[in-house]
Amino acid sequence: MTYYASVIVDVPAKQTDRAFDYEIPAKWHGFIQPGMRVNVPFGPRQIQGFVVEVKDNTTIPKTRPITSLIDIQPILTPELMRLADWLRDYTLCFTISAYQAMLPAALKAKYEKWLIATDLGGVPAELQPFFHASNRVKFEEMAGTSHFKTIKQLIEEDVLEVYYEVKDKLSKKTRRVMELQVSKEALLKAKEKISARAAAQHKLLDFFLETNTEKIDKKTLLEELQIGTSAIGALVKLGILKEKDEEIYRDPYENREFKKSQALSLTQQQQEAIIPILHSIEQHTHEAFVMFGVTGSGKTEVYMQAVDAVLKQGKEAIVLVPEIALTPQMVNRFKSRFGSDVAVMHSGLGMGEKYDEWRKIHRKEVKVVVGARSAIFAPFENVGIIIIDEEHETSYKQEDTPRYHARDIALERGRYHQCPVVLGSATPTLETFARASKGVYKLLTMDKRMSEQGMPSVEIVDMREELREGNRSMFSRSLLEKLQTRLERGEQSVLFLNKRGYSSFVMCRDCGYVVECPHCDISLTYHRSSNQMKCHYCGYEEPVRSTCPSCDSEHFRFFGTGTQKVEEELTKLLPHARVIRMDVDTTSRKGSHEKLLQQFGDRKADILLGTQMIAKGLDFPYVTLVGVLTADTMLNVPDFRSSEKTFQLLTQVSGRAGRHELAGEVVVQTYSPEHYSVELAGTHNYLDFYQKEMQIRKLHQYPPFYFLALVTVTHQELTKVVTVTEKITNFLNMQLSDEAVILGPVASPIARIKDRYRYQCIIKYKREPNLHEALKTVIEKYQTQMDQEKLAVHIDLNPYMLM
Ligand SMILES: Nc1ncnc2c1ncn2[C@@H]1O[C@H](COP(=O)(O)OP(=O)(O)OP(=O)(O)O)[C@@H](O)[C@H]1O
Ligand SMILES: [Zn+2]
Ligand SMILES: [Zn+2]
Repeated sequence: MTYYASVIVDVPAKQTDRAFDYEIPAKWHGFIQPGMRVNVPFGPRQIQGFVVEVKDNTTIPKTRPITSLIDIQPILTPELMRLADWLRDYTLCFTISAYQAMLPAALKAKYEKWLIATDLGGVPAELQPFFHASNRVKFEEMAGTSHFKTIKQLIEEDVLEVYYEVKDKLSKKTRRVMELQVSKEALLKAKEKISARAAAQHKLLDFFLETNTEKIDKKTLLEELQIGTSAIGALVKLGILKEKDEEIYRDPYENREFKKSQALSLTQQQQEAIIPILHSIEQHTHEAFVMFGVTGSGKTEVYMQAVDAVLKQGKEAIVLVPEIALTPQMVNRFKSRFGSDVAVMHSGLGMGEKYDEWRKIHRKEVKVVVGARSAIFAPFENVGIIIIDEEHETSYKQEDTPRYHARDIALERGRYHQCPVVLGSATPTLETFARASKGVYKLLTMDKRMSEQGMPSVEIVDMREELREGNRSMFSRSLLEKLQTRLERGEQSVLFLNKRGYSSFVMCRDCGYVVECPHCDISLTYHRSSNQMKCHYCGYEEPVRSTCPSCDSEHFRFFGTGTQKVEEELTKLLPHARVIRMDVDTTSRKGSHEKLLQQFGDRKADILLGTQMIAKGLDFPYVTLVGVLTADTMLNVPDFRSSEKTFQLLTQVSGRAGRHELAGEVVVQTYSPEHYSVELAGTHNYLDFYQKEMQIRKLHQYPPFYFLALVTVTHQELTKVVTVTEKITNFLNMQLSDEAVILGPVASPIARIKDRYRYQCIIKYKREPNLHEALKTVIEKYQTQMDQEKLAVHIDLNPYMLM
């Protein structure tokens, strides 16, 4: 019987977005399964592919065989493969892109080709030296030699085998261990048989008899017993011990001890929130919950107790946390409660470390994963709960193909596993809260803080007023005074500088000239450490100039407030304050982020100064003051969500103050004190903000009243970009109903990146059954041009970045 494998090849293109049939060589019958990767011939090339089906017939008259195996067990579960199909239809990506998105980067790394001698004796003498007394040689080493013909022949004769090795397999760390193969009785018997003169062997036997050790590191064993390897070899020959390589995981939390934490007894509100979740867990039903709990209301404790219930059922849990909040504090909480059952996945880990964490999940060695966005694809097969903390965070949306939102994946997986999905936040997105109001999601409210003190009081300071009264500093008088009081009382403060949508750019005070990137339509950012101007989009750099290139004025200097500058001023104003600065510069080294927070937690500093990095998830008992230096920088970004983002951020930052016994205070400095998102964040009034913002969204036809789709076209030539975008817009106009609003073609807010012009068209719609088909047609139509002329057409259904 001949068996065939349907394979999705690694060529992300329309024409190849389907399975191709390959013959399975007899030696792999019964071995190849869906979810495994193989190398297959494709035209003149060898490429990677995913097996999606194994069958005993094909309609293809002439199939070629699979060349080699990459995996020896499936790396995608049947559920994930099904999910990939859904993802393809839902985001209009290619199946292969969906598969790739589900795997850790290490598995996508380059692989190495090896020639392996299946029979070293059969290798001719002139080739022997290449093998350096092993049975393998790198293909590249041989490829350039005159022996190529011989090699080819040897491959045909099966003396040599080609083997593709994924690079990271080499970086997998192993240790040599000795494993006991027999019972204690057998050990005693061996002691009788083995000559007394073989003292080392007796030492070994005694060791295993006395210590109950089943398995031990070889090196440790040799050192411990002070014996040579020959004794071990002798016992291996007798079948008493077995020598083998065992994987060691590079556990990033290896040297840390976690004090075991016990479940706290829940408050009334926590109790009320957890009951419906536990109900859904017990009943094995899928339900989506919105846990709307103010900052410091104890959401994490509810998550952990729900996870605990799931583990007791023998099931697994996925907990998503935004990258930025994946702080040691959050990780510690889960590690302390669930110990070695937890895998942690975030971008701070090296590729190898991430791979190790993924493998623990894949091998079912852990039951809980706490991770950033991509952890939603954890290859668990028995999921009992999915939790998304800080569900409003935009980092849950992937801005690259496949352009998915982790929330949607969570809901899809929740339906598959018939388990609850919990979306937690003090400031849910309007989309989520609107669904909760309609009863699509179940709303769980926790409006009380754990601490007696309740929500911190917020003072909004008008910085224009400060300036009018002669204060030119970046600190208002009120904030400075309050900082001083904290220093006197030995309490701590957090100072937050909103960097997003804001940068330190260089501008001429006389003519207004701003230094821009020559390749992207965006201003260059000033970097003090290197005294260079840098482009954040393409990496272009140039030295800082002292005069304006446009008018020669010397009033040419940089604007914007960097954390460094704040720190300098702070040390001038409060020379005795101990300040910890947290920004990209001070946290780029591995582990430094964590070290700084630890120092602050140990009260080795009075003030923690930082950017977005410190806005979330921090829970320090002695923080009684939070200062927001510039509350409104984000309000000026051209994005319909800017008010929502400002409200969320202000609420989250304020939430760091007064979380325990001591009462908290917040000072918000702003140039737009009358803006409703600043005002309502000041009174902790989410519901009013929600109402107000909903009216505005309705008026301007934005989500959640309308859906959005964004088509972006990029190319080196402006005329090409404009014509193509125009054609696409016209086409969509014809295909869609009159209710759809099509905006465009217009230049994208960032009109050029890396010398490529960017145009876009935005579609606002309520119900457009034709939309997906129409967009697919658009991609198909431009596929050839996309391949040949490097034209790019990106489609984002439900975009979060309109830039
Ligand atoms: N039932 C409880 N009894 C006593 N303390 C609790 C209880 N639940 C939570 N806490 C404590 O209350 C504090 C605040 O809780 P937590 O950090 O979970 O709040 P949160 O809702 O996640 O806040 P945020 O949204 O700001 O991150 C923590 O120190 C936590 O240990
Ligand atoms: Zn000038
Ligand atoms: Zn640039």
